[in-house]
Amino acid sequence: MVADSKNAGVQTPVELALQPILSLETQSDDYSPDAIARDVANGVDIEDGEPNPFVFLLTILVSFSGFLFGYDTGYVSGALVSIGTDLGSVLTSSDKEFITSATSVGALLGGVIAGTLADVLGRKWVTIGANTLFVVGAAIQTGAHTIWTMIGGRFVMGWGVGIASLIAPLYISEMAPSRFRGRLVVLNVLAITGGQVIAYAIGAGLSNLQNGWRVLVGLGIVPAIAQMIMFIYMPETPRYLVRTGQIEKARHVVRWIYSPRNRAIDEEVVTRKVKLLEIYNNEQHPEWSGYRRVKYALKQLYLVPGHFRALVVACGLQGIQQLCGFNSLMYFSATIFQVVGFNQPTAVSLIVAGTNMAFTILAFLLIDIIGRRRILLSTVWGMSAALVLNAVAFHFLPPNASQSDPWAIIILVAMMLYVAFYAAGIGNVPWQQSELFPMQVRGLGTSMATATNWGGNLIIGSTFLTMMDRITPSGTFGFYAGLCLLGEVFIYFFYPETSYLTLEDIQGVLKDGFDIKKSNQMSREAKMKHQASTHGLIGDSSA
Ligand SMILES: O[C@H]1[C@H](O)[C@@H](O)[C@H](O)[C@@H](O)[C@H]1O
Repeated sequence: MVADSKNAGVQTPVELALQPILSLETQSDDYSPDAIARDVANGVDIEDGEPNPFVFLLTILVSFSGFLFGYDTGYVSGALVSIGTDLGSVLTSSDKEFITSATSVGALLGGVIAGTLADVLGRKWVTIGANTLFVVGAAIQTGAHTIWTMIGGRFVMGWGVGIASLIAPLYISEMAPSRFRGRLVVLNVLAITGGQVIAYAIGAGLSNLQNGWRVLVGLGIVPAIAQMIMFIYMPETPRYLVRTGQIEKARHVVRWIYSPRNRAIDEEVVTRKVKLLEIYNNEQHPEWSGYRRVKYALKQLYLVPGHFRALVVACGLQGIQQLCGFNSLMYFSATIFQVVGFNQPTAVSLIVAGTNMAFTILAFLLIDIIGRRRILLSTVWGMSAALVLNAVAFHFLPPNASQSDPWAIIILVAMMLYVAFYAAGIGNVPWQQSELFPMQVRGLGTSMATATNWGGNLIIGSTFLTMMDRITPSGTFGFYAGLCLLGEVFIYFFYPETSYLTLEDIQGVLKDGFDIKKSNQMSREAKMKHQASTHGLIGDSSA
């Protein structure tokens, strides 16, 4: 939400902390929809106050899902090169593609149902369900002695990954005060990349150990069980509670989230926030059956032009994130570096995962300063350039090259550049997807976008090694370079700047077209207003 315009100007930190209470002075005790809508339009919202540190704790606990997503998609790179004949025979390229893609297929299916499941069962129980799938899938793989058992375990785990990939950012964005939302969602991406780094590191450490890959896979059970236990004690999001008529519980969570540090929150503030959520939810027709509601939301998503544009943008960004080919490195970098001639391919591929994580931290720091659109426009072309360099280097790499060959070094550097550009932008921005959709179509819209992500992931994971064989590594990387360029064009024409915009602003921008110019201007104005009101403290008021 935008900053409180009535409090604009220089504020001391104490005044800032008191803001939830101060803004109350501007509110009447009129709780009619009109009065609340007026307050919202005037920027009066308790979300502008200082959030309780509890929100950050919640985000960290939820980000265990991101960690598991990263760990479970990350370990496959190391496992593939160390499985040897443990599954009965040496793995062929297509075995490797099957094992890798089984998770993507499961994730695609999990992503499709996750939004609706979350609306029906709640965010909390769906997260616990995803944890169960992580545990069962990992257990099956750890004990696998055939390729098909391994594929089955990866498939079950994939359902968990797909569900977790949607639910974590959704939970965070529904809990987080709006001006912190962007960065808190990036924290979850940081957990994904952290999970990948740790999976790579453990994979490298265990690569020479007999059956070490089983330990690598089995270790993923630990955080899943830890999160499952913690989640039993976690609250539901206020939005879900209000939606299911659990108003007292919703009040309780709102009290937790928005209480200024060490002080009780004013009950009037709580009432106003919960009323606001109720107003949004009134549009949901609570008497409708789940089926009727999903059908209605589907119609809305495709037939209301603004919602459909949001869908195009969300799916487009997720498509670019995957079709740019990044995960071919994530899954097969150890295999690639083996071909290139590196002696310790799992250790070298750790550099790729490390670069991904380091530049996600950079994105975390910059996303609200630079803006989502601008950060994408200034990085996606760089991915394309780095891929062209890769294609050229592969072309000149001699057969049976060693790791000291200059072309091998150039390949490593080009891959790091590519990963750096990826992580700073398209690796995380698409996960801000929920801010594009209004409440009524958010579950379904984010499900479609998440499914697009995993659909793209599946295409890349199941074709990469075959493409390397058929059209050579140079052809493969050249092809991805072309796709990245197309991605840059899509972003340029279709992705509006959403940083610092409220949900209503974003819908306003998408209502009549992909109004990039208007979004840039609104975002600039909102940022200036926000900076004025927080006296230089930079926060995120998006969504
Ligand atoms: O945002 C994440 C992150 O960039 C991961 O490193 C990648 O493996 C995932 O596919 C992506 O969704």
